[in-house]
Amino acid sequence: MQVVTTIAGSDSGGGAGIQADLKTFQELKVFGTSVITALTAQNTLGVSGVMPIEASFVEQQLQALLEDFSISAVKTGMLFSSAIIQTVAQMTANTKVPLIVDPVMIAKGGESLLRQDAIDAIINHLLPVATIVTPNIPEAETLTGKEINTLADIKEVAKLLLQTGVQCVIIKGGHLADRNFAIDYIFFKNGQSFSMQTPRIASKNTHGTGCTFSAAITAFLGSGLPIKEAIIEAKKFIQLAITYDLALGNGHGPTNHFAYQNYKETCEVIIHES
Ligand SMILES: Nc1ncnc2c1ncn2[C@@H]1O[C@H](COP(=O)(O)OP(=O)(O)O)[C@@H](O)[C@H]1O
Ligand SMILES: Cc1ncc(COP(=O)(O)O)c(N)n1
Repeated sequence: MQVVTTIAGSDSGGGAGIQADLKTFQELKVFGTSVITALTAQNTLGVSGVMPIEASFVEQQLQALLEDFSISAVKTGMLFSSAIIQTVAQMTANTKVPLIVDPVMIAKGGESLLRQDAIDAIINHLLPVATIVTPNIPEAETLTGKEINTLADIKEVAKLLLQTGVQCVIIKGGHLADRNFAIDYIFFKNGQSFSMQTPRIASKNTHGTGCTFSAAITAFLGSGLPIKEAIIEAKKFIQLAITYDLALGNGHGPTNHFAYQNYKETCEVIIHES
């Protein structure tokens, strides 16, 4: 049994954060462990409170896992503070385990999940030791200070992010203007790149999509899939999770983590190599 770890915030509403990650790991048949960086009081309507955990206790949680398990992949989500980011970067750098960084900044409702001073820490400490980073368009803009309007902008921003040392950049196009497709752009350090396209689903139930997508990449990589296959299978996982939503809550509801196992043969992802 492969063991994987999520380092993220708790979402009491169960659709994002640690809860989304562990559900994804379970569905993809890897053993999930977790390091909690913050508690959020949250539901499908928004975040009503955030209680960060001390960086030293984040360290203690991760240390406990590293001392006992052979971990095959690690992901990060909400990290909240520069102190937590630096702790996680130092500790994961020594492990040589694939590290997937979802640079979570704000919740769908607009509440901040990352302190402003922590952006520099992501660039200077975390990305140099990361395998994959998965920003959406606003996150990629914040990390690089560049505005993104066109595909040329996406390529330029990916190049800047690759300069930090991260091996693969996935820029998620969910926030782009295209009404028909959800297209993600993937760039590797060796110059290779490709895009993945699926039909855009008109749904308000997209709470935790970024968490779930990056958790699925982590599970597939941790299970031994090559990086490109892991990314494509994760795109199927999130596409099906949005398609077969559960209609829970009164706001932006969670996605359906059960859908992939039932419908994976039915999901087509269009790949364009470049
Ligand atoms: N409405 C949607 N329909 C289909 N796929 C979506 C939709 N929204 C997001 N996705 C996909 O879900 C994954 C996670 O996206 P997310 O982090 O929410 O990014 P974004 O903020 O760009 O939507 C990406 O693969 C993205 O393309
Ligand atoms: C604890 C926690 N982590 C992450 C998110 C981001 O969620 P989304 O993937 O919808 O942007 C969240 N709302 N709460």
